[in-house]
Amino acid sequence: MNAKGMRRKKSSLSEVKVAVIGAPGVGKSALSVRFLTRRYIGEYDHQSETRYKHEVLVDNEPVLYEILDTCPKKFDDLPSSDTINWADGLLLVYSMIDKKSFTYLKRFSKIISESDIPVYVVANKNDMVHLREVSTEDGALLARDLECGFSEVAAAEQVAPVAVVYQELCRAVLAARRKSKHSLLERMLGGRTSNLRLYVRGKSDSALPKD
Ligand SMILES: Nc1nc2c(ncn2[C@@H]2O[C@H](COP(=O)(O)OP(=O)(O)OP(=O)(O)O)[C@@H](O)[C@H]2O)c(=O)[nH]1
Repeated sequence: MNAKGMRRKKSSLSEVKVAVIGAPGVGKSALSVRFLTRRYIGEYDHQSETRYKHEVLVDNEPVLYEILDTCPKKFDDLPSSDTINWADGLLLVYSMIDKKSFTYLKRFSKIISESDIPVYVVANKNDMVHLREVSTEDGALLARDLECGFSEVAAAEQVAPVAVVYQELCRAVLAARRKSKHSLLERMLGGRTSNLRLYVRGKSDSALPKD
């Protein structure tokens, strides 16, 4: 799409805040920078959190991502409730060559399993599979417990699979947003919504389900 097309759709821009969570050194910055710039740099600042804004099309709709690349100093350093409350969705990253980083996510997943924030689990460093310490099955089981998507990727080598991870999380956030708007409407109308059409910001009539 050209710049003009992007501008025309600005009114329907969805904003999605993503916090990237994971133990030190799993590749949170590498994944985020890959998604934002398509590049792999290799070494990043490990001293502080970084925020990025990035506008892309997801399913032909413009989305403004705000990405918070968290920066735990040590393995006991779990994300704060402020971070969780700020985010619309959480990208949970571990390194498949570092069992401790998987344990970190499992501890964190206990904290969020009761909440309904959309999440996505990603195992990074797939290019180092000969050093694997976490099996694909264990990663998939964690994602199943959290009822979310799961991928194994390599920020060092891949562009498209990394972008898919961020897109899938965005879809989960937008779906949760639609669902909560719908249930709010249902509560307000005492369940009399079956004949009503749900108007979601940014969606035209033609983009809404027909039923
Ligand atoms: N082999 C390999 N190395 C990677 C990959 N992704 C990141 N790395 C390396 O892993 C190290 C840590 O990457 P970062 O992106 O800084 O990790 P981080 O999770 O942001 O680290 P903190 O900021 O300390 O929490 C760096 O040396 C990266 O080059 C990958 O897919 N494969």
